[in-house]
Amino acid sequence: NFIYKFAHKYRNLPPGPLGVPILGYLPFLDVSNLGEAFKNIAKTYGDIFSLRVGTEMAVVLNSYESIKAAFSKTELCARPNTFMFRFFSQGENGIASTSGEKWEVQRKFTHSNLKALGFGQNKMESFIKDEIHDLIELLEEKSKGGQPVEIGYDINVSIVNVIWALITGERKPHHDQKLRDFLTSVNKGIELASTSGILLFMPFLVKIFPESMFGIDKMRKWMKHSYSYLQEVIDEHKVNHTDVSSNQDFIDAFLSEMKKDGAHPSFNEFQLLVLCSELFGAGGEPTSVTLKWALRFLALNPHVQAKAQAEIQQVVGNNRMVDLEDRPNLPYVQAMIHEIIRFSDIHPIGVMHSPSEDTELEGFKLPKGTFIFPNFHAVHRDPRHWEKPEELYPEHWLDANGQFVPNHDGFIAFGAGKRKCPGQEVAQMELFSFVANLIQKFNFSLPASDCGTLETSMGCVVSPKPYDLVLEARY
Ligand code: HEM
Repeated sequence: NFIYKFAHKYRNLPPGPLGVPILGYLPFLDVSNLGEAFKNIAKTYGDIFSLRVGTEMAVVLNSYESIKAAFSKTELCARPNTFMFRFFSQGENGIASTSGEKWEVQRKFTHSNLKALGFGQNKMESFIKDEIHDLIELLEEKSKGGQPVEIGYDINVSIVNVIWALITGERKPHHDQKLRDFLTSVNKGIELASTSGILLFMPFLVKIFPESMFGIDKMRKWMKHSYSYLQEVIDEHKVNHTDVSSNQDFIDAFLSEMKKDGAHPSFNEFQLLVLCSELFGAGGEPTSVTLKWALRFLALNPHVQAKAQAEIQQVVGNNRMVDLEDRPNLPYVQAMIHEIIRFSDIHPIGVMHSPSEDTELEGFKLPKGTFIFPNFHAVHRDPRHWEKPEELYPEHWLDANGQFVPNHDGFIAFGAGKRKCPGQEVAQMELFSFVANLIQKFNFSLPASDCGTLETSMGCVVSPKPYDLVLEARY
């Protein structure tokens, strides 16, 4: 009976390699580079294949078309019900790990408010510009004397501070101890999360071994720390936010929604706490890591850097900062930012989805609960979409007249369909402002001791190994 049920459930799965009992195909996978490992398997089994990883059945989508087709279906936009997803969403809170009605309601609210706060008010741009101004001053000071400097941490503080401003309505000075403590707790949580990845594929281990073996006790501690800090800020907003018609920031907007007659029950304080914490993790880390890649790529590709600087010089000059309004007049800079996002490949296997019910995709069956991995790495390096997939080539994004073409088949960095990143506009706005203004002010290069490899550090997102930069002020 068990064999019959098993065979029925997995009948008509996409083809794929066989593994061994308990571990499935896991021992044969290069887990440090799953995007590339999956891309190679796709050469044998096709763009949609299945394999067992540990005790879990997974389906990997390796083409732009299959990912778009899959994620346009609501049934394929749920998250799997795993220990780690439940852990991070504190049950079923926030949006990044939740599914169903609550996810839809909260996601819609988050997306529209991020957009409104990001674009609807000039305040957001002025926050970003103040942040860049302070960062430039700090870097000028740090790089005096021409010594190579490590600027990863400063970038991290700046980006988190912009998200801090979006959520809380105020910007903190870089040296603010509370901001630094908060950042430490967020970063520690992210760092530990990546060490517990094995639980995804072998969830039974957590029932056999103590939690401390997977760093869960420490993660709990750091999460508690960042929650208590955020709770303080929410409490201040509760006291000060009396006018529900004027929302200055994300917390205000959420508190106003909570007070509305007939508000969805998911608008409660604990949801707000988890959601804010998620926005720091899901928003801060990928954006600051992309910025770290950006400066490394530009140092390695001085011709791209020089071309973007020349465009900025011609359109903006050096008497004022580059504004978001300059975007239409800076096609090469825009193309370069998009190309940096494609090439940095920070989420090589995307973020996992799972069918909420048995679903069909291109003639294959995807059983409820299966892990679905969208292989962004394969798509971003797919010669069917990119003329020079292995190079940083901003021309991918320019038409024959040198005009920027924002939509490019094969660009999937923010996902696709109903679960697409709700922070895409904010991220693109930040990356444009930071990169354009930094290269307006400095030339970036690598010290002679750096041999220019693209070594990565594994984490929740793939970041460059910490590196030093040589900064030369341009004026
Ligand atoms: C370069 C920067 C960024 C990249 C590459 C990126 C990429 C992604 C990707 C690939 C996903 C998963 C989509 C899916 O499940 O199919 C995602 C989800 C998400 N991102 Fe971003 N993101 C970035 C910046 C941001 C920012 C700035 C914010 C917020 C301020 C943000 C908030 C979120 C949230 C809340 C989710 C979960 C959405 C859901 O599950 O419905 N992200 N992002």
